[in-house]
Amino acid sequence: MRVCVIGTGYVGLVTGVCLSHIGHDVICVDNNEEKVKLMQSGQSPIYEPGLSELMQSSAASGKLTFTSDLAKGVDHGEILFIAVGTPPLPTGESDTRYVEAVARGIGTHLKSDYKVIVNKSTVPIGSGDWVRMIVLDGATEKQKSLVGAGGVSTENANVNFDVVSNPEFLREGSAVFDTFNPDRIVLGGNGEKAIAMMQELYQPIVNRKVAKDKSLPPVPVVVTDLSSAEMIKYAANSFLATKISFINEVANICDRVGADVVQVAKGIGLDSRIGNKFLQAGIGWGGSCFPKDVSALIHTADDYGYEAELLKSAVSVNIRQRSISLEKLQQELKILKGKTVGLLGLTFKPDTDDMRDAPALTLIEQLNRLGARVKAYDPIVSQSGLSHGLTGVIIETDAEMLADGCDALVLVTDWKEFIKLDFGKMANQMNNPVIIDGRNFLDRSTLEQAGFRYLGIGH
Ligand SMILES: NC(=O)c1ccc[n+]([C@@H]2O[C@H](COP(=O)([O-])OP(=O)(O)OC[C@H]3O[C@@H](n4cnc5c(N)ncnc54)[C@H](O)[C@@H]3O)[C@@H](O)[C@H]2O)c1
Ligand SMILES: O=c1ccn([C@@H]2O[C@H](COP(=O)(O)OP(=O)(O)O[C@H]3O[C@H](CO)[C@@H](O)[C@H](O)[C@H]3O)[C@@H](O)[C@H]2O)c(=O)[nH]1
Repeated sequence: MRVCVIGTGYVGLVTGVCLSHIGHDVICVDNNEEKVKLMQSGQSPIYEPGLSELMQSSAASGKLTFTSDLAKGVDHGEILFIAVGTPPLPTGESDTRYVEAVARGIGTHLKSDYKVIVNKSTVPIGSGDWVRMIVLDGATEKQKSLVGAGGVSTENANVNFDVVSNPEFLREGSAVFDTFNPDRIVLGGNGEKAIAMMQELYQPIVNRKVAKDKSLPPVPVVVTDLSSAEMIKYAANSFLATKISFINEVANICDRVGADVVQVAKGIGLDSRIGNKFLQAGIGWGGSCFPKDVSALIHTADDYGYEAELLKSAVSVNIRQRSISLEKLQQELKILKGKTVGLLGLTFKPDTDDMRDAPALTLIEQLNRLGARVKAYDPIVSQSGLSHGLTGVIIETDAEMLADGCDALVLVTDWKEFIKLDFGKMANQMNNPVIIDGRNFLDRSTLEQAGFRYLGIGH
């Protein structure tokens, strides 16, 4: 099928690349010219395992192209994905201005052939109908401008399209895998033709043609109304964030009573009603999605006069959790002014270069405020030389240089390579070999044998 994906962030680029890999003819559109040039040259603007290789092979097969020309993309696609950002506003609600600009732009370029317009971005409940209205507005404005220009219009505003909500559930760091091996596909909308086209689009994925385990039964497809599809996205992220806040709260109680949250998580996770995923206690959830999506759902509830108390608590537990490693540093080092703290990891999770709402940012700010000197080593941020606009932190190029002269280390991101570090050597280079394991990721006895005092989170 002919597809146009508008917005080439994590979601848009991964969607475009994966759809082309399963045989669709994809044009990706972005209004960032530099990004488009980079992608046209075969390079991925984001670090995501497996993406570059797939992108290059799809581009070589001629099934994947990049442009900044929206008209070209709209003309090409039978299915048009809107995959631009919906960042949080200071009020917590979602900033839908980029979605609006794209919807209006699509409207101005629509002709009479039928299109499916897909909301892939995470958008507030009710956005499906709103996007329909904006697209129609765009089409009408175009029509008026043509008539107003005095010429006889050859185009008409009798556009023919349906809007579908198709929320995305991929995780950064495993985005390609998640796209080919989804737990479910959600399609919201009431246009039968549109839903049928979306089912055809995803057919190779549904039938496990590109799955890791091809013997699995087909991927469940949830076909529902627009609002329910939009709500599924917010509810899923809010549930997962709440689950982490729950285990973090249990970890804090474990710290006080002398229990081990890792054992507790194992013990409760074996109950199939609870499940063992998203029970890793630590320094709190971050990233580009959980914080903004939970806040947006709280905001929507507020708009309707409902106080989402549980969700508000999940957020406040998380805000407190962001300070837990600082509290532990203060217990160990007492005065932080003039001390040097080294952060192992900066990104909000491993296998990504994304720093959006990363717990490391909060910690750097808090340590700076208390007069500590902060250094950091992150396998991606350090090596790519990306500073991510970071201030108040010295970026080291390896873990041993990080340890040199430190009074304590904090493991912020659970990068796999940290397990293999030479902790004995690192301990020798430190003023005071203390490590706060903010993800309960390292092996306590290995660290203690290397000479470290080891503190986990409820562990
Ligand atoms: N990042 C994730 O892991 C993830 C997962 C699921 C859902 N989502 C949702 O998907 C959406 C996109 O997220 P993201 O992280 O990929 O976004 P992003 O901010 O990384 O990228 C957005 C892209 O859209 C482009 N853009 C903005 N305005 C445009 C316009 N008018 N025309 C063309 N391109 C335009 C930007 O240049 C940028 O490349 C958000 O709603 C997000 O909540 C994200
Ligand atoms: O047991 C856990 C699991 C995760 N985290 C933290 O939670 C945050 C989010 O992690 P994760 O969900 O793996 O990353 P994202 O890439 O943000 O993915 C989430 O957000 C995406 C954007 O909406 C959704 O598509 C995904 O389904 C959803 O998992 C990170 O800071 C993790 O460190 C924990 O602290 N403990």
